[in-house]
Amino acid sequence: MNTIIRVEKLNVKFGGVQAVKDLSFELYKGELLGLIGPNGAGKTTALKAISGIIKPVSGSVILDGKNISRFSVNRRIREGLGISHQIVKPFRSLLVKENIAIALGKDKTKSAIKSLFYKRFSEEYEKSLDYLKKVNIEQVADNFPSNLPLGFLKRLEVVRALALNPKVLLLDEPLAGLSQSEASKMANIIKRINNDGVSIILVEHNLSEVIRICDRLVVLDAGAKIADGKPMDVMKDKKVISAYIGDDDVIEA
Ligand SMILES: Nc1ncnc2c1ncn2[C@@H]1O[C@H](COP(=O)(O)OP(=O)(O)OP(=O)(O)O)[C@@H](O)[C@H]1O
Repeated sequence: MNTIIRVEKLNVKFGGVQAVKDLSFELYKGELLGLIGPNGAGKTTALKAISGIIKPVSGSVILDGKNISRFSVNRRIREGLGISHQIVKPFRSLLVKENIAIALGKDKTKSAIKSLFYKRFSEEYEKSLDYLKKVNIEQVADNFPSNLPLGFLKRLEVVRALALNPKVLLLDEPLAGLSQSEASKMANIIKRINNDGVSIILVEHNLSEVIRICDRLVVLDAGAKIADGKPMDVMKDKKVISAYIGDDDVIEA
């Protein structure tokens, strides 16, 4: 299997707290990988270190054979990372379709905002509808994000990252805050994006959906990797069970 991202011995500290400890794992091309673990396990920190938002103490991130560890967030995006945040961050003064058009037209001008007024941008507006259809929100293309419910904003956040045509999509809790029925629809959308050929690292708490859609899981506890494998095998692992429910509650078979 071809590796698209290799994380090597990543260490992140916040003062005295070691949030990520010697973390190494791979994402294979075309794979949907779930990065899971209990609260405070270091999932978001690991994702932020991969995307360059947080500077690790040590370790490397190799994207498609290139060491991007010293690159800025913007450079990593240009190299092929698409980043979707847990807290949605659309441009609130722009229409939904304009939010996508900016991402689609990123190579046309140096400034993302200026690119909106670029003469040839009508092409991107049209294309933005195709992208909105991928996450089933084309009906709100002409709305402002502030008028939309969270479920739509979560989809917009994902498709904004997808519009950058990334080699790898990093998704931080795209199901958080959604009802189970909305979460399930969102999980189906993520699976469909992956089936279209996009490699994905998914940080998510909703275990039933993660187990349903992911090809493989990497489990963190207290910053360190404690399991890596197929979802059903990983969820039977004693270390994983104990990380989620505590040692005292694990009953020996
Ligand atoms: N900016 C920060 N400053 C100090 N400590 C932080 C910071 N961000 C995270 N931490 C600490 O690092 C550890 C890992 O946090 P992180 O948010 O990465 O975990 P997580 O697995 O994503 O948790 P959750 O599932 O609750 O979002 C925690 O102990 C957290 O308190």
